[in-house]
Parts: sequence; C-alpha cells; structure tokens
Amino acid sequence: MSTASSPARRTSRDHASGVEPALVVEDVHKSFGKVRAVDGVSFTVGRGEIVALLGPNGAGKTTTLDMVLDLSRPDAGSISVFGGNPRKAIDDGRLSALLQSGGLLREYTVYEIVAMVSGMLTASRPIGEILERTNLTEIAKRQIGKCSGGEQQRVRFALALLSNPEFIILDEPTAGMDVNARRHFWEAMHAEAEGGTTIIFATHYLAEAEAFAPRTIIMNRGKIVADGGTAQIRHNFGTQHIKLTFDTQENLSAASAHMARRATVSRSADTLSISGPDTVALVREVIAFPGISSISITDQSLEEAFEQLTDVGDEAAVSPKES
Ligand SMILES: Nc1ncnc2c1ncn2[C@@H]1O[C@H](COP(=O)(O)OP(=O)(O)OP(=O)(O)O)[C@@H](O)[C@H]1O
Repeated sequence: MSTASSPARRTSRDHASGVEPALVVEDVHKSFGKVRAVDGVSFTVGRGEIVALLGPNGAGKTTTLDMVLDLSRPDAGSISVFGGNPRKAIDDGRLSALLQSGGLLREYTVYEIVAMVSGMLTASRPIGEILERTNLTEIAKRQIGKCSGGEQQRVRFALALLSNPEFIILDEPTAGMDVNARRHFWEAMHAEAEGGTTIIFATHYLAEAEAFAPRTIIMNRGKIVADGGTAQIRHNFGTQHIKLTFDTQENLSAASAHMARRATVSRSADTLSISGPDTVALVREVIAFPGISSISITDQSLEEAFEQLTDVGDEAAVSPKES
C-alpha cells in the first residue's frame, strides 16, 4: 500500500529495461509566502505512461508542472527528467509543454507562427504534418488574433509537437475548447501516445482522465492524496449505487428501514437508493422485499471518488498500480 508520502516509484518497465524514467519528483516543496503550494510531493512517471493530474483549484498542479518545466525552482527536493536536469531535456527537444498561458504573436498567421518556431529548432517535424495532426490545416492562413481560444490552444499544441518530444506536459490543454475541438484534440493526443510519448496532463475534466489516462494522480492542498490506476482509484474509493423503485410507499418504507441498518440509504418519491461496498450482498438481501418494480446498479464515477478524496484531504491514499 502506498501512501501520499511514499517515495517516488519506478515502473517495472523501467526497472526491466534499465532506462531512466521520464520523470522523478522527489519530496518537492514550494511555498509562496505562507502558502505551501507544493508540500512534499513525490512521484515517478515511466516512459510511455499517460498520467492525469487532478485536483481542485489551488491544489498545486500548475506549481508542480512549472517546476518540472524549469519555469520555477523547488524550495526543497529534486526533479529529474530522463535522469537529468529538466532544462537539458527541454533544450534537447525531448520535453515539451502546452501551457494555457503561453503567449502567441497575434499578428502572425497560424502557418507563419508554426513555421517560425520550426525554424528555430535544430530538428523539427514537417510543418504540414503538424498542421494536419492538430487539425489546423484549414485555418493555416488565419491570423492568431482572429483565432478562438480553442484554436489558439491547438496552435500551442502544434508548437509543442514540433520538436517531436518524447515527453509532453499539458496544463489544462482543452480549456476553452468546445466539445468537438476537445474530441479532435484527444484524437491527436492518442496518435502521439501510440508512438510511445510520455504524457502528463492537468485537467479539471474528470471524464478526460477517465477516458485518456490509465493512471491518475490527485492533488489537494499541495499534497498527493491518491496515485494509482484511474479505474483502481474509482474502484478503491467507489461504492456501487443500487436504485430500487417500489409499487407502494409502504413497501418502500419497509425496505428502507431494514436496509438503513446495513448501508447508506436515501429515498425520493418512489425510489430507494442504497450504497455500500458489498453490492452483491446488498442485492441478495434487498431482492427479498416485496413490491420491487425495478432495480438498477451503477458504479461510482471518478467524479464522486475525486470529491471524496479531496474532502478527506491529506489522509487518503490508494494502492499504486503494480510497480
Ligand atoms: N506566483 C504565485 N504567487 C503566490 N501564490 C501562488 C503563485 N502561484 C501559485 N500560488 C498559490 O499556490 C497555490 C497552488 O496554486 P496552483 O496554481 O499550483 O494550483 P492549481 O492546482 O494549478 O490550481 P488551478 O486548477 O486553479 O490552476 C494556490 O494557493 C495559489 O494561489
């Protein structure tokens, strides 16, 4: 069982291959005045891993990613990328980032800005391929100033891909994108990931973590409160919900009174909701009650697990995925 303060882990794949992990963050601290933005954070990301970094506003996600990107320095602790200094990985084009706030020159066209940055790199992927990958070909002649927030975010994504990085960090990459743009974006990310790129992304969209990241790290108040397989986090903290409808209020009341002794129950109109860890046992018990008209069982969503984790603060932790 790993706890929030356990040391950084190396994945079995990295152990086996003897290569350095993409990222090792060890006991990193960073304060702004009295605010402990990052308070003893440790985690390791193996090569080719895709990790979602979740947490409420002010949890310390951006501060952590900024330090990985050498935009600021830890007060204490260490960060290494591919076994070395993050700055070297950036300079070598191995680590790249898509940040929300990265400024773009508004008077240039999409093509011009991508071509300009491409020209500054010692090795760049072909501009046409990048525009295609990021769904920018059709708006290549549009001025940046006339692009929507979501389109500008796609331009930042294109710039991040130009150096053909092995490791990409994305801070809320789909902020400002509509549903369609988000879908295109994740399709493009999937294509990158299939090539073995290591990806860490901070997001507020839990659905994105569930859909895209096999591993999720949840931060709250500067600490890691959960680090594990995304499905496992949901499972470990999850209970299942059983919803029952009854033919009469009397039957509903009888079932409710009985089940309240074993599980968490709530009722509304003709529906009784029951949640607890051992759903199978609960269903066996509840099925004996007369007057049931329908039964449905649903898994707790990651969103609920997330709320539970960030409510309980520093104490919670889940087992990590296999290491
Ligand atoms: N430059 C700064 N000066 C002072 N305080 C800062 C600075 N940067 C971050 N903080 C504070 O550090 C804490 C962590 O902020 P951070 O931006 O890392 O959180 P976050 O998880 O990325 O939040 P969000 O999801 O809102 O972007 C917050 O309390 C924030 O106000």
